Amino acid sequence: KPLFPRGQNGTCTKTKVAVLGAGMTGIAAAQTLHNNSISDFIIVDVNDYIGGRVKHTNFGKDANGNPYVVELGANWVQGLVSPGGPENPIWTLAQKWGINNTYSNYSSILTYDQTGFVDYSSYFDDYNNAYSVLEQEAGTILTQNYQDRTMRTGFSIADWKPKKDVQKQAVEWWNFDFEYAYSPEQSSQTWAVVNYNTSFYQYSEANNFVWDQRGYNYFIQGEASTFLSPNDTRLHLSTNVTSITYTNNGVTITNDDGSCIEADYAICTFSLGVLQNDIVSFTPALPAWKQTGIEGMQMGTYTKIFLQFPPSSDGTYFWETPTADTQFYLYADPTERGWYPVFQSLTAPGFLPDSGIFFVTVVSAQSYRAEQQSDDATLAEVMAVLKKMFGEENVPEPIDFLYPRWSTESWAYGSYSNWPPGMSLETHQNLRANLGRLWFAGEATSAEYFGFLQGAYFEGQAAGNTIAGCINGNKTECKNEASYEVIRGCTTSERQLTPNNGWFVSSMETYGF
Ligand SMILES: Cc1cc2nc3c(=O)[nH]c(=O)nc-3n(C[C@H](O)[C@H](O)[C@H](O)COP(=O)(O)OP(=O)(O)OC[C@H]3O[C@@H](n4cnc5c(N)ncnc54)[C@H](O)[C@@H]3O)c2cc1C
Repeated sequence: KPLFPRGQNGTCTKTKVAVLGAGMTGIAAAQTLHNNSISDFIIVDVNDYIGGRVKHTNFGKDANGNPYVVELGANWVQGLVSPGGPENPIWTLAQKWGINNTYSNYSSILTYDQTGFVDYSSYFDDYNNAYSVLEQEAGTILTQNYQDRTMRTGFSIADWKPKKDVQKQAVEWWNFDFEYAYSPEQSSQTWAVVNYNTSFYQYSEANNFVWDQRGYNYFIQGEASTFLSPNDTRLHLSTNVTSITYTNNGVTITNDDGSCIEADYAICTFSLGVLQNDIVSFTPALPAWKQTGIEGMQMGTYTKIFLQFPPSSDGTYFWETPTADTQFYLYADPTERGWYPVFQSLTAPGFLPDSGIFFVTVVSAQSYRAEQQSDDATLAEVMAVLKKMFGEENVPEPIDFLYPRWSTESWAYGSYSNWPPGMSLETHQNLRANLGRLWFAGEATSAEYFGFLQGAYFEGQAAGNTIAGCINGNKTECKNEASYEVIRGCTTSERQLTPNNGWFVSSMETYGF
């Protein structure tokens, strides 16, 4: 049942600000407007709940037959607070709303391959040693304006070369792909490190896992309830935006039920995946510079696959031998990197001990595969891996099985964004930049916290503040975002297309065609 039912409006409704999307960004933006004494806004979302990619579902059942609640989307508070220093606003809000969460102990991990338990945990140190070289170099690249490169290049230079060793690959996946939803080949060295540092060095290195049975989005709904009344007519849920017309004077939004909104300003918080898949039509068509920003950033997919198992006769679960305390189980597949690599126990102390819930995460190509195939096909693959890890005879049939399809979800088209190698800050800024009275905000528009809830939160606030400034006549706040018509590719002062640099035949000329 929606927290706030949708208002009835068959005709164009007029408002000062249309906030498109009721996820973290949209709610942060609307709250900022409210805090700046602007109450004339409308929030629109295709879903029937507040929270967007902070989404939960019922799964399995407890001893009384009641379902558990598991998070399909965001699950952790990532980076908490540094002593006497800045605090992650998501951590502040999670505490404010009493969100149940437990420290994820990333050292509580056992390592496996196709023969079962094999201790290759010494590779964790090797990875970390290489990473500390790589992160220093990322700082040099950024501050000296050197050319960006892939994480893979950075790792190889730091002498981390896992290509011939599947166990090392599993360790790398656990440390890298599990966070960025992309491989080191597909990620920028500079910006992966920026992204890590701004959350985990600025706040803290802790990731706290949310297992609140009200759902993680309880805190977003809570924040919404501080400025929206129950049944608030400014909240239009279950409303699918199909087109946006923008000018320097206003924005018109049309929905698939024929209703429309005429707004002085609008903030589009739709995911990067939605923008990339042409779900919404823009009039006039998006300029080329805007498209470079939208298509330049990349949208990752991260899929959690949930299983609930029955306990053994002694009341324990098969992964709890020798101890129920372990939180993570890493699997190195002999042939496929990232093949059902990280299992997570929700029966570990501090989570949902009696739940029997064990889940595995895949990303990127393995996500697309799993999300395209049937539940049965995926279940068979997961079960085959579990039997290799824990022994054929020890793994019973699960009682329940479920996973979302983020890559094909029409209101998200992916999970969260990642910075590809070589993309400049200016290209990214083109994703952020406004078009006339239409602003863009979301986790993906955050140069520092892309992928994280804090990115969504800060970007929502920023757009809200700018627009509030315009409405309230505050000239310092009210400004257009920078955008770049041309993005230069050369890191030297002039392009050196000469034989000195191995450039012998012009690729711009055709001979005999
Ligand atoms: C699987 C997964 C795991 C994650 N893990 C974490 C984590 O552990 N920690 C963390 O900090 N972050 C995590 N994230 C990222 C986090 O969820 C996002 O950064 C954040 O929720 C994005 O908020 P947003 O408001 O920018 O976008 P969204 O939440 O996507 O909000 C945009 C809203 O727009 C709506 N919308 C889209 N298209 C239309 C349309 N045409 N008409 C009307 N409405 C539309 C959508 O329904 C949605 O509600 C994860 C995300 C996923 C998917």
